[in-house]
Amino acid sequence: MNMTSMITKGGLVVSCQALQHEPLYGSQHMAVMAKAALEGGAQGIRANSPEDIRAIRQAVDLPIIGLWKKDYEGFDIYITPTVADAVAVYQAGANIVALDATSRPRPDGLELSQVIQELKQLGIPVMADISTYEEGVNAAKWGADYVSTTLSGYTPYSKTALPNLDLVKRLTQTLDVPTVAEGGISTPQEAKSALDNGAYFVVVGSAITRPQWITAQYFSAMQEGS
Ligand SMILES: CC(=O)N[C@H](C=O)[C@@H](O)[C@H](O)[C@H](O)COP(=O)(O)O
Repeated sequence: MNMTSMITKGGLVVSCQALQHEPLYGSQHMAVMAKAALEGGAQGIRANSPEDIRAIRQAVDLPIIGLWKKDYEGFDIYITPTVADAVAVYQAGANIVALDATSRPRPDGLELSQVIQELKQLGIPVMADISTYEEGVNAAKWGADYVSTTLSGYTPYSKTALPNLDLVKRLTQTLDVPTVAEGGISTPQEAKSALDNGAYFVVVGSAITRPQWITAQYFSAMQEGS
């Protein structure tokens, strides 16, 4: 990894993602979201799909954590499910490729250890999106460059309140590779608290880049007791 592709310790990464069913779907919207994040002080962008990554790469000079949400029939994993998907994300301009690092079956029939090994051989930096402490330990052992708590609360066996800063803390106390706090961080105070719990950097998505979600938070708070 060269220096310009690295994300500063203590930094904020803004996840700029909108799926097809969301109002802001479209690479042009994600590119301007990334520009806004840069203006606000983001040190990196997390983005979904080769198309969005290409548009964001044109718009901002920041490291990009790329992924590709794809559904394969018969498989539960959806974050960059195959090695081929990871290579496509990297070729689109991502500096780091994020992928599902649970031990659930993968469409290309590979084990996670093999996936990480293949990507490392290709020189592709890997962020392991994990849901449990054990998954984090395994991903680090198999060579992931970063371990991120992205999937905590999103696998059937990891139901928990978010953000899961206890998991961040536990991982940082054990792992040699940087632990990233991601998932359900909804306030600046929670992001700061993630750093205080040892996170190397913090990824925030919905609370910054999903206006429909932000609006719903206001709406539901205003309904309480009325
Ligand atoms: C679970 C899953 O699919 N997470 C995705 C991973 O890329 C994104 O939808 C999230 O927005 C991202 O992880 C940031 O989290 P939050 O939006 O909670 O700040």
